[in-house]
Amino acid sequence: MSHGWGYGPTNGPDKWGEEFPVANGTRQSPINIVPREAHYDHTLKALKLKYDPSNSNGILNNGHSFQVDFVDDTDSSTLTGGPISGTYRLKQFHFHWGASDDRGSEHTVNGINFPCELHLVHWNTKYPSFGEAASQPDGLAVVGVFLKIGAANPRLQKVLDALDAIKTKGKQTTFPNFDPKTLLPGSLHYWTYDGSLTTPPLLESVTWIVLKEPISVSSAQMAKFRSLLFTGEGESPCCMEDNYRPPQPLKNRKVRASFK
Ligand SMILES: Cc1ccc(O)c(S)c1
Ligand SMILES: [Zn+2]
Repeated sequence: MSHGWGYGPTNGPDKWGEEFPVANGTRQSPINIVPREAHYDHTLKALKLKYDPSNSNGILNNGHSFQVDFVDDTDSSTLTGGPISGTYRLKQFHFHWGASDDRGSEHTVNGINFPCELHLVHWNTKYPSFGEAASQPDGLAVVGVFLKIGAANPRLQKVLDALDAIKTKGKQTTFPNFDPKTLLPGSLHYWTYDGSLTTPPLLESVTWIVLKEPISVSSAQMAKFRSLLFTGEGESPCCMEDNYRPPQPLKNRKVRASFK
C-alpha cells in the first residue's frame, strides 16, 4: 500500500497483508467465538482489574479510532488473575464500531456482530515498556467488551462528550479522573484465546479476554461515535465508522471459557 493503512477499499483489512505479512499468521484476531465449542477451564482465575482514575490522562483521535491514554509508570492501574500470570498495566482503551447498528464489533459470537466493541489494552510488566511488550507472545492482554443497542449508557457519556474536542485526526485533549471500571458489565465471565492486535502491525502478542456480558449503548450514542472523522483538519472529511477488522481463521487454537 502506497498510503497508510485504514479501513477503506484501497487500504482496508483485505490489503493489510501486503505491508504486514503477519496478517496471515497463525494467531490473528479477532475471531468468531462459538460458545458451545469453547472449553470450560476450571483452572482459569477470576479477572482482577484494579484501576486508579487519577491515571487517566488524555483522549486522542489517532485517525483509526479514539483512545483514552493512561499514565502507566506505576502498578496503580493493573490487570491480574484471569488467564494471565504476573501483572499487566493499563495503557489505553479504545473502541471499534460500525456505520450502522448492525455491525462494528471485531469479535463475533455465533456469527453475530455487535454495534461496537471496547478494548482495554494492558502490557506485561515483565517487559520494560509497552513497546517492548507488544512484540512478545505474552506481552499484551486486551479485555474486550461488547456494546449492545439498548438504553443509553450514562457511563459512556463522559467519553462521548469529549469527542467534539477531538473531531479530526491528531486532535487530543485532557481527560482526567476517569475510572474505566465504570465501563465494565456486572459479570466478568470471559472467553480467552491467544491472538493479535486487530490493527497493523497485527503483532501476535495479545492474550484476549472477551467478556460474555455486553454493556448497553443507545443508537443516539452510537451516532456520536460516528461524528468523529478519520481525516485531519482541512482534509475532505471522512466519517470514522466501520473501523473494525472482520473475524480471522481460528487455525490451531482453542477458546477457553471461565464459566460453564
Ligand atoms: C495496542 C492496540 C492498538 C490498537 C488496537 O485496535 C488494538 S486491539 C490494540
Ligand atoms: Zn482494538
